[in-house]
Amino acid sequence: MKKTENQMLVIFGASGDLTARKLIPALFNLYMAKQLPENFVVLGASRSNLSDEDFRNRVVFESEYLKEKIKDLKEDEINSFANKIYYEDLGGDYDTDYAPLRKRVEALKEKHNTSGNIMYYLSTPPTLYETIASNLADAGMNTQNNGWKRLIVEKPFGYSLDTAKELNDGLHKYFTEPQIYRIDHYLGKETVQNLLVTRFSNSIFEPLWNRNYIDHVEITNAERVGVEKRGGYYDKSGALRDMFQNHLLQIVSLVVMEPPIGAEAEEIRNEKVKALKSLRVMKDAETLHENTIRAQYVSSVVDGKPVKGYREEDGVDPNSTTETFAAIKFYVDNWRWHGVPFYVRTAKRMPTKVTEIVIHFKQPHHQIFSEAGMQRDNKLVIRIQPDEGILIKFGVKVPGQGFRVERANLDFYYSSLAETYVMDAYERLLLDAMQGDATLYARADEVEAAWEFVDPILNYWKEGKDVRMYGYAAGVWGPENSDELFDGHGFWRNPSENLADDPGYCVIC
Ligand SMILES: NC(=O)C1=CN([C@@H]2O[C@H](COP(=O)(O)OP(=O)(O)OC[C@H]3O[C@@H](n4cnc5c(N)ncnc54)[C@H](OP(=O)(O)O)[C@@H]3O)[C@@H](O)[C@H]2O)C=CC1
Ligand SMILES: O=C1O[C@H](COP(=O)(O)O)[C@@H](O)[C@H](O)[C@H]1O
Repeated sequence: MKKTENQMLVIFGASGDLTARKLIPALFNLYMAKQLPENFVVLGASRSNLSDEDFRNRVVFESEYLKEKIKDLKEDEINSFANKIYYEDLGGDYDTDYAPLRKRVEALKEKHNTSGNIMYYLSTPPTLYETIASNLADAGMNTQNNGWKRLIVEKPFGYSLDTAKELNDGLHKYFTEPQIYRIDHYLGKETVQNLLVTRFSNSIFEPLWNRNYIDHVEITNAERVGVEKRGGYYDKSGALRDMFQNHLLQIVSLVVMEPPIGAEAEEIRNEKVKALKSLRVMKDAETLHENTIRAQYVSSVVDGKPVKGYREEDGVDPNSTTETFAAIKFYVDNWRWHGVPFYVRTAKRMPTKVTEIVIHFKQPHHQIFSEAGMQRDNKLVIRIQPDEGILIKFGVKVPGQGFRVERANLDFYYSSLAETYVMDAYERLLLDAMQGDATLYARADEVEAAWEFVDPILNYWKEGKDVRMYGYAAGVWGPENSDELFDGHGFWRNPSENLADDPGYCVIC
């Protein structure tokens, strides 16, 4: 087990949603699981005028996100967690002299004996990231002579390739790359990490994991919810920036990558970068037109209740051309994947919340059981969420005369490992950063490689001639034409809530 050294966590933007909803609950769980170091303090910092007590009330005692967790605890147990939490008012601006902040950090360090190890968490709008890093440097708070200094950065990592490079260059002026931890919460999901284990700790999958046996790869990320209260943010982002550039391309990189020589952070990250760089960038309008589909949800009725269309959501421009559905077909230019199409879609307001990877294997070259009627491809379904698990679909003989073939399932469910406590993604990632393990964090070149692929699609959608914005009713699997991407060579799997259900096209012949 890795050691977690004594340290302090300074959160910038601590008055915001992420701190209350994700960070403090993750720290609380780590505290309850006795995973926090003995000497540990959280210092929230932002422009809001709050006292330590106000902040503790907000993120602990009155927090809707901790309510259930603390309701049966003894008072001193809750207090001993809350007493680790402090707040520093930055005085109205993040671009200010951090000398008072430094003084507070020093005082807390003395009081709690946390050592000089400090993790800075940037949980503000990204426009402030460089400003904060620069002010930390001006106050001498990035120097590592009296303990390590790390910087956790929240997505989005840029808005385009150029802005991502600017952000990376801006942060590199004050922090070295090994000090920077770019968080992608999908990498914190157990099932995403299990992709590495499935591929590289078994000898039954890897020999088939290539163009000789795989026909195509399909990845779906769907949410039932719409943009909720984040219309203002989302309208400037859209599905491609919000989910595809980061979470989904991270998943793609784990599917595509070559076996790393070891499990160290750099060994894995080197292979992921190579994988992302091998995605074929779509350059001309015709290719972009044929291989990308965007759409927005329109007003409709779901379960008897009216649901607003995207353009009617709070904070969204009524003439918005921001996509809430994106489906992309692409190829990977390397020896392993030559000619294998990848189909990836992400959307809000789908029938169910699901993220899954489907590996479609090729049909046997020579069919000897010719009774027609069923798809004969084998499928490996890796369910990231919910009903997490792995499913293999294969053909079996129907008892009786002749050779009738039916599809059967071999399945594994994470829930069958119920005794093992599964950490929430933020818990796992925070603990990793506290221990200096960057394996599950995105490196600068990974982020830039992902943008290299995404940028031309965004530019085409913004400036291309006659680019269609399709509509889809909330509660359906996107616009009707989204199967056209498959060009007659299949269609999207219809993922239901349960992993094993395959209502899409499971036919018994
Ligand atoms: N919330 C989420 O689920 C997720 C968030 N993120 C990212 O994490 C970061 C934080 O998210 P979240 O907490 O939701 O963000 P918020 O919008 O809640 O902002 C966090 C804090 O930053 C300060 N702030 C907000 N806007 C401005 C501004 N224009 N100028 C200066 N300060 C400002 C505010 O604090 P004060 O005014 O007190 O200084 C606010 O409480 C963002 O980069 C977001 O993209 C990423 C994934 C998910
Ligand atoms: O990063 C984001 O992720 C969430 C979906 O995360 P999940 O863990 O619930 O799958 C998404 O709703 C949000 O728009 C996006 O910013």
